[in-house]
Amino acid sequence: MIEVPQVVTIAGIDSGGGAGINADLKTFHNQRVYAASIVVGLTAQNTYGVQALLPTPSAFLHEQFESVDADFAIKAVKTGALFDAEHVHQVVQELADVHFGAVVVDPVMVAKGGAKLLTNAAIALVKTELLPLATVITPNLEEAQVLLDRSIETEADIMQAASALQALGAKHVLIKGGHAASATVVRDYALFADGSSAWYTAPRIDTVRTHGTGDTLSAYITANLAKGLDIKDILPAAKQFTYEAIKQSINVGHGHGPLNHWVEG
Ligand SMILES: Nc1ncnc2c1ncn2[C@@H]1O[C@H](COP(=O)(O)OP(=O)(O)O)[C@@H](O)[C@H]1O
Ligand SMILES: Cc1ncc(COP(=O)(O)OP(=O)(O)O)c(N)n1
Repeated sequence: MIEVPQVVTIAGIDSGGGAGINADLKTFHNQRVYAASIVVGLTAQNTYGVQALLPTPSAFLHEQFESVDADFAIKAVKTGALFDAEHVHQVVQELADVHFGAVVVDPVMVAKGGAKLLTNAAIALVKTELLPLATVITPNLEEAQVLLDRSIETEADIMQAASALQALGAKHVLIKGGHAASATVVRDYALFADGSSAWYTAPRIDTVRTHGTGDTLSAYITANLAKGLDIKDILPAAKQFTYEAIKQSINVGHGHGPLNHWVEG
């Protein structure tokens, strides 16, 4: 029998297939890890945007945690869209009762089309309850601004924001720069637990086909933490994988198209 690292994603389903659990599973498959999924909610969604949301009833969310924990040797977990305060709080409590290994927190707040995937009340709980559990937190610029309640404009602001997120309890911090103003490059910044840091720079691809970029990046990180790789080796590879998945675009959907998860990892 072949031994495979096992992971779980705790997030929402995207009926359009481009983001959330759908993007996670494609990335996990690409990275040759076995993935379970705990569904926090459903979205009626396509590449134009989110048409409807249906959070999972709390008792059923609990059943999924029990089912996954009873059977699989989970080595890393990723959280994505958690919808509201009740679900954030429950996920935090459930995580305390299981042994899912490294925790990658992608604090998803708003979908590319503009729909809110996290209520304001839930944001406070992500900050105070979920963030301290994070082995790695991967906010984009807007999410970092909201979590810290400050504006982030310059690279000095980004570096200070990463320190502030670390002070709130995250072990490693990756602030993604996809939403920054530069038309030529995209720069992500990492601050590691040992205090060292790194910038990851790539040319900006001129495209709207970026549905699920954050999910893909954080799922790649989760998969490789489960394999036991070092975070400092994982992040540049995660960035490169996401870059190629955007660049080698596929002709699917009419809005913010999905990524190509067949690219070589
Ligand atoms: N147009 C782009 N060209 C190249 N890389 C991009 C582009 N947009 C996003 N990325 C990369 O995709 C990843 C996700 O970034 P970002 O868009 O900031 O997060 P999110 O998808 O969570 O909003 C980052 O590594 C970022 O550098
Ligand atoms: C169910 C679900 N989860 C997450 C998202 C966010 O995806 P997207 O809007 O493309 O943003 P990133 O994945 O790039 O952060 C979603 N739309 N739906």
